[in-house]
Amino acid sequence: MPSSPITDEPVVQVRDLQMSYGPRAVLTGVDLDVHRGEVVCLLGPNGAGKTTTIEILEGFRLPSAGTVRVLGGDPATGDDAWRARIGVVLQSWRDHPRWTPRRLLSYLGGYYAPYATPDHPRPYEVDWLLTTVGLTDGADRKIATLSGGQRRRLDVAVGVIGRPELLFLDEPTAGFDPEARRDFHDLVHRLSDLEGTSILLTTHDLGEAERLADRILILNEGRIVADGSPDALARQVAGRAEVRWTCAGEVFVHATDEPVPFVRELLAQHDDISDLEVRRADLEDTYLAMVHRSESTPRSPELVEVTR
Ligand SMILES: Nc1ncnc2c1ncn2[C@@H]1O[C@H](COP(=O)(O)OP(=O)(O)OP(=O)(O)O)[C@@H](O)[C@H]1O
Repeated sequence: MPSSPITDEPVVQVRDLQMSYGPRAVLTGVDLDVHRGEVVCLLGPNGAGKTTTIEILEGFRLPSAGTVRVLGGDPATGDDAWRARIGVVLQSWRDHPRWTPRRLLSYLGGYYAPYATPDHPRPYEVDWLLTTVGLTDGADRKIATLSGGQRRRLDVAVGVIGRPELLFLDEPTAGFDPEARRDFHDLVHRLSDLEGTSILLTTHDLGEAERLADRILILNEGRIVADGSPDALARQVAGRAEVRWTCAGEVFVHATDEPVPFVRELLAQHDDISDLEVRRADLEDTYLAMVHRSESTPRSPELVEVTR
């Protein structure tokens, strides 16, 4: 398998992926692509099968049926050279408690060095990576003594030390404080924009998905039920805007496809309008509407007119 193929083939290509645990079908026909350099966010309710999907793509789990191509190869038979090109951040990694982050990263980095090419040096330089993930303070402490957030920063560093072309992140910011979360988002942007790393991540944090993702996939009831940019998905669900205002001490809400003329007319008719706000569906509205739409009891995403 070549180290850096120049091709337009998606870095991840999945067709009709199915996975059952015993009699329980979790994935019933997943189709998805990740293109080179994209940041794709996989969303879905608890138990939807996000981790299962990621583990199949990583080659850690064998699917029941379907076609899976990752960096041009089948993860089930990926060799060391293939594995060196992917990075993995699992939901939890508890190991090497007596090592220091610096030692662990230097050690793991050694595995990737033989797979370096002139175009793609490997691994990342350890000091640079420790700084980049915000772990300089804990770099020389025993891993067992790190805080949960520092531990998670180390997980991310372990996942990317080999300078992966494709990075899988399973709930990478679970347990992060707001500063660590912001640092992590900067890191994802840096890897994607400057290094061209393709990234597939799962999260339950919709704000994070909106901030990071070029494209969002929603997995529900065994299939991908939505695929698009955060904006495109929001437009599909709720083209209507919600206009909210206060008049004579009363709050009004009105849903409209044409908020500008509506607001113009409102202001022309009343001179005591206050707290005027125009709101479009955010990713949370979109996500909930898409998930419910794909379930047996569809719920209308329409905004209803109310006064209170
Ligand atoms: N090794 C396993 N054996 C049997 N069932 C499993 C196994 N791993 C996962 N499952 C089940 O498969 C379903 C999907 O689990 P998975 O962890 O992939 O979902 P998820 O979308 O990642 O969930 P969460 O958002 O809670 O992390 C769940 O019902 C889970 O209980």
